[in-house]
Amino acid sequence: MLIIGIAGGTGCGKTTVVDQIVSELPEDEVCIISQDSYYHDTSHLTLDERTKINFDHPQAIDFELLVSHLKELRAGNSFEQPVYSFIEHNRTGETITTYPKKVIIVEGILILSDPVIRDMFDIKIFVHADSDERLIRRLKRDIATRGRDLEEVLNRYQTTLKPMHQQFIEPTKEYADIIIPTNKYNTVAVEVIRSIIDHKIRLKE
Ligand SMILES: Nc1ncnc2c1ncn2[C@@H]1O[C@H](COP(=O)(O)OP(=O)(O)O)[C@@H](O)[C@H]1O
Ligand SMILES: O=c1ccn([C@@H]2O[C@H](COP(=O)(O)O)[C@@H](O)[C@H]2O)c(=O)[nH]1
Repeated sequence: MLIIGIAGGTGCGKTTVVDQIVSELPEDEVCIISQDSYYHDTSHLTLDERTKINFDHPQAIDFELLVSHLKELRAGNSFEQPVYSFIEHNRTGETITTYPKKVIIVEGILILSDPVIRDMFDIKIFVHADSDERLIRRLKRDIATRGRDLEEVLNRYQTTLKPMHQQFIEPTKEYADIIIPTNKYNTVAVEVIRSIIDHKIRLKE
């Protein structure tokens, strides 16, 4: 089993890079775990209270649960991955059964910030796009798919996204084995990572 961690600031293109990496891998050989599934359950709060949470701080994430799930996979067991709703700012109550596969990809803004999880990765990747690019992408995406408006995204960017990025996300670049520049689509880097995955899988077989 090869466990790969892919971090990087919001809107840098993590999900896009993961989709590109897995597009040529057989479906039964790879599983994807999103850090978003591990935001703490906040069912005890009202929607209004949940919108005020700082979702870019490490304390917003249930890293313990994520570690325990990765350990289940390493032991050859499946687990139930929570499904998260960005509209509700909460877990939906549904889960997806996630099975151990040859390649496990864990992606999220803060996944290189936790030392225990970091140690579980065979390959650590940081996806980099400039902050203006990321803000533009985040604006477009959040308005189109996450039920936000211009005012809300810009306000969150200034109050939490930018300071949390500088304090907790950008510094984790130093732990990365590979940094992928994604100011534009980077098919060469994706090819390189795919061949590293192939090589490592063959070594482990
Ligand atoms: N290299 C790129 N160039 C232009 N747009 C991109 C690029 N990578 C991703 N996007 C777009 O930016 C938005 C955010 O990308 P996404 O992969 O969801 O980022 P992340 O998962 O890091 O938040 C999406 O709408 C996606 O289509
Ligand atoms: O309820 C929520 C939870 C998180 N967010 C924002 O999502 C991004 C992380 O997701 P990416 O796909 O990496 O962009 C993070 O910056 C949080 O601010 C949210 O808006 N609502």
